[in-house]
Amino acid sequence: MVLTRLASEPKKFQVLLGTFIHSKSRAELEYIHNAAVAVDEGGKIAAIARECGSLTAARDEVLKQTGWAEGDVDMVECGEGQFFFPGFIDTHVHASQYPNVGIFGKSTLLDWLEKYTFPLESSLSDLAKARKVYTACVRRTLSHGTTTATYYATVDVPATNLLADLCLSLGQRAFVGRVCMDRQEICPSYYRDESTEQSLHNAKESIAHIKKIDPSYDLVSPILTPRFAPSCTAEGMNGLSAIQKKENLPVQTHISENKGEIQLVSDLYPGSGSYANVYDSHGLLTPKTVLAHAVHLTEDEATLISSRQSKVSHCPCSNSSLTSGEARVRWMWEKGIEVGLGTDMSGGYSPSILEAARQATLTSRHLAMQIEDEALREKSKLTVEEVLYLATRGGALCLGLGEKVGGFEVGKQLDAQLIGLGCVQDDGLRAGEGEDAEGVDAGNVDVFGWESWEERIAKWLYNGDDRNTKRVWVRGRLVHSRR
Ligand SMILES: Nc1nc2[nH]cnc2c(=O)[nH]1
Ligand SMILES: [Zn+2]
Repeated sequence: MVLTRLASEPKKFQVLLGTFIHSKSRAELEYIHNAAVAVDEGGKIAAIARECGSLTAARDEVLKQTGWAEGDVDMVECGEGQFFFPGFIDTHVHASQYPNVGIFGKSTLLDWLEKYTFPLESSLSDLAKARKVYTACVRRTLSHGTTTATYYATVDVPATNLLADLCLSLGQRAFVGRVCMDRQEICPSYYRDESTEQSLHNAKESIAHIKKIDPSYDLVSPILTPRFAPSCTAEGMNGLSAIQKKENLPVQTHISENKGEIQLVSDLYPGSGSYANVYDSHGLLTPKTVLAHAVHLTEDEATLISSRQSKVSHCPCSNSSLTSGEARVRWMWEKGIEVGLGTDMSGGYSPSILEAARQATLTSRHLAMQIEDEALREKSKLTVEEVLYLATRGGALCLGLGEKVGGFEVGKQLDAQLIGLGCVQDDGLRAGEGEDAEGVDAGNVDVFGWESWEERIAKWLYNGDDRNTKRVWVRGRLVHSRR
């Protein structure tokens, strides 16, 4: 296997050589072989040479297109069983809950919040603890190929700001949200905003910090984060809406995750008509709003969300773990709603978007089993191609990053991962076994050589993990390497 190591002093330009796979559409992956992707000093894709017959020819072609001298370029060549894939996009993840992954017992949403979640989040006002948790979380998600994460932090401003600092220094593209919880009678006395005024003030403080560290929000952006309707007052949500309009910021919240939660919203907002209406009547259903879960939406709510061009983060791992239900991705697509994937750690037990994609296929199959008509049942199942679209381009569109990331196109930023699968030789051992650790360390994915590329991708989706994620780049910067 040939894999040129990046020099410790990176050169001005990079050229990635090998096979590139990305979503062409929801239904189709594109496989580009013998290709070269040229990345400029700003991390942008400057040129692409496709299907050149050999990697040497691809390299020569892309150097010709860019006019770059070979000596100014770091070459990264993928070896046998390897390919480049766009970085994953996690459209809903609670960095503050990372220590609790896997710890949920038999709880459901509302008791889980009380028992496991609020105590942990509250404890992160200890900045040393927050640093430890957030550093581990960002490093872990990067190691799973997550190049963009949409984070909930906590109500605490300094700890939220610290998460933003860490994303910037560790190189992860991120939306970082200070959690707003100003409804006194619902939120625990030990973990809430002191008042609505304080809540809005703190939201602005966090925005100001992020503006200071990344003025154009090139890598890290604030995101307004009313936790969910029950934890917020009407004035709080109206205030956030005013900030949203003034600053043109994204918004994230939860919607219709659990039946008890929906009943609580209806009790707290009598006459609102629906959960989605509560957000809409407080100005929070915008084209820049990402709604997590959306498990139990009604037809009218889906129509409303679609008409506002708000987006949905599908969190299948969480929805199964907390027994919330099964969100209907294809139904939302048919309504015209853009959908991405969320790990929703630690409602979901895994930091991996590959796992979320896998769980999305299984959730769709559980929904399919409830359909009598055979043709409709088959049609309703999500395919490998569709869930990998959700994990990349779908997520990018949800976050307003469709022009920037999600695939390999000239002008986009290089947010990518190098994936390596195990290549089984005639003796049944993997290529490189015994001499090259990287050849062996391909986790559960064994490729025998006769599989089509479509089959290799299916094997990666269903059996892959972070052992297959060899390298990760954000904006052209190498941010993770398994070496
Ligand atoms: N899954 C999930 N749902 C929520 N609803 C309100 N807060 C949360 C949370 O932290 N996780
Ligand atoms: Zn959540």
